[in-house]
Amino acid sequence: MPSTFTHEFNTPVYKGKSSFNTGLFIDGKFVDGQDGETIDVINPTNGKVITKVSAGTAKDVDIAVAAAQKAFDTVWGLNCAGAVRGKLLGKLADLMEEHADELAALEALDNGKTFGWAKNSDVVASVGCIRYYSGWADKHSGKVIETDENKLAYTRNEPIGVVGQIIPWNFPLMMLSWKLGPALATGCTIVLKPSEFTPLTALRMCELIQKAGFPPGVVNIVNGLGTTVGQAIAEHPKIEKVAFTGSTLVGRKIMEAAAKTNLKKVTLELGGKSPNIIFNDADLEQAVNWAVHGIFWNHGQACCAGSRIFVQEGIYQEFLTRFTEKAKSLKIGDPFEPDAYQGPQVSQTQYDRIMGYINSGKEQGAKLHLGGERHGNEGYFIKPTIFTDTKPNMKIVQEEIFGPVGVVIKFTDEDDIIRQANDTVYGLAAAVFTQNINQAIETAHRLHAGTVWINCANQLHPQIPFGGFKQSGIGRELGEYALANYSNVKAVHVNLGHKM
Ligand SMILES: NC(=O)C1=CN([C@@H]2O[C@H](COP(=O)(O)OP(=O)(O)OC[C@H]3O[C@@H](n4cnc5c(N)ncnc54)[C@H](O)[C@@H]3O)[C@@H](O)[C@H]2O)C=CC1
Ligand code: BAL
Repeated sequence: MPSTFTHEFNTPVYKGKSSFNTGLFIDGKFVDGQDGETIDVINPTNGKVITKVSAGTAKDVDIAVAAAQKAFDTVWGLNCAGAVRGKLLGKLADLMEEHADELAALEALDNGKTFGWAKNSDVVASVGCIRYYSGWADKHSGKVIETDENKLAYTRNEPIGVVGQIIPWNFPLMMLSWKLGPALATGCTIVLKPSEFTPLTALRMCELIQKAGFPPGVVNIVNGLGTTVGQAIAEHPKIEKVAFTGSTLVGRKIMEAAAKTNLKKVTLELGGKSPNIIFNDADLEQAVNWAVHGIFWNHGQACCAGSRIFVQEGIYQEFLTRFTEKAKSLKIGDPFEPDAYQGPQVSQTQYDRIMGYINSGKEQGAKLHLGGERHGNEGYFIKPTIFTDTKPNMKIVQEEIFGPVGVVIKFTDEDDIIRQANDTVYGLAAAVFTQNINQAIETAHRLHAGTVWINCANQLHPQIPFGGFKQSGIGRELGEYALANYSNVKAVHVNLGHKM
């Protein structure tokens, strides 16, 4: 019998109890994994074990896929009207909203992000995403295509079938919502693997999914390791599509597994090294505020983080002074402290990885301008860190650090910044700060990035597609675009009079 996790939150910002099952959620029920394995869930604020959750294996993925296939063939997919799917998604959004504080508290406990950000950003965005796709469920229509008077031709968007989804730990609830929303709206059934570092909100969501009334087998959540459950999803011959968010390294493995097995469709949302470009004529105060948000939001654990901050030479020194002051003022602390801006990094592994990058920056000759060290004596806290005097080939300039570490680099003019900004294997996002609209738009169009923010940064809306150029990924999530990831287009030709 899988266990129940019960936690009493008695914090300055949230008091309340959370209690839910920690098993694998397959065919509408919580079950133990076939091998009875568990994973320790660690609190990144102090490094202690919060609880254990069931860990699946390839055998559990097989069982989950069978349940998802049965649901697809009987109660979901083409057997369930879009309006009904939309109503269930709407109910789920309402339930998430009702449990917003609890979901935010679990996210803060498990991931280390602050309760305030979890509640006002992650949960709000997650509810918004599910609600947005509830509206799409009965509107993703095909079209009639004119050819000649002897033919009626039309397309249908049919759900792909059973889909696999593998999500990371940086926005556990939000990534879950980005994945569930479009797949459920289009009528697919799901086998989803949360990150082994942050399984708690996904488990809490299972009960909300049950309560909303989704039929058993429509959503199956199989916790476990990437190398077992993740790999089994990527290789599974009955999974028709896999959507992955995570490292570029694993993204390659997913594509390889898909290519070697059933050529399942693949969408990938991977790494980034986003340029944040500040021209001489920018509103400096706003540019500083957004640049801080760009790199330090979510402790730098965002694929779209503005980690390369390019400042035009005329305002470089003034920007650096103000940016440093603002970064210094960010309050680091326990995620449940009311005024904490930044909590711990998610895990010891990530802490070590980030400190490794900080050391490489120093070793390769960059100037450590701010931070670069641990905060406090326990947990995985790293102070906001700024490097200057970098060279283009340094690891801290080229590679995704995924922590609170920014590099500030000077540029001369538009051609110089376009060359520097596009000098990366990634192409996820970019931000441009200027009060000259022509400059802003021209720069935006010359950047190789899936998203360009003008006079803002890290803005994500369920209506607006998100995804990468180059090695930042394949396909788009969010918006109408994401529906295509989960649909097969069928063209139907009706002969109205052609004779053979
Ligand atoms: N694009 C994004 O939003 C994210 C990017 N990253 C990047 O990846 C770096 C490493 O973080 P990790 O947690 O190690 O990322 P990761 O790519 O290993 O983990 C993401 C997900 O993939 C799963 N996974 C791992 N190996 C797998 C495999 N062989 N087959 C299928 N699934 C597998 C994991 O269990 C997790 O659910 C970070 O420092 C950051 O640079 C990490 C998380 C999110
Ligand atoms: N992976 C989606 C959002 C982000 O990490 O920035």
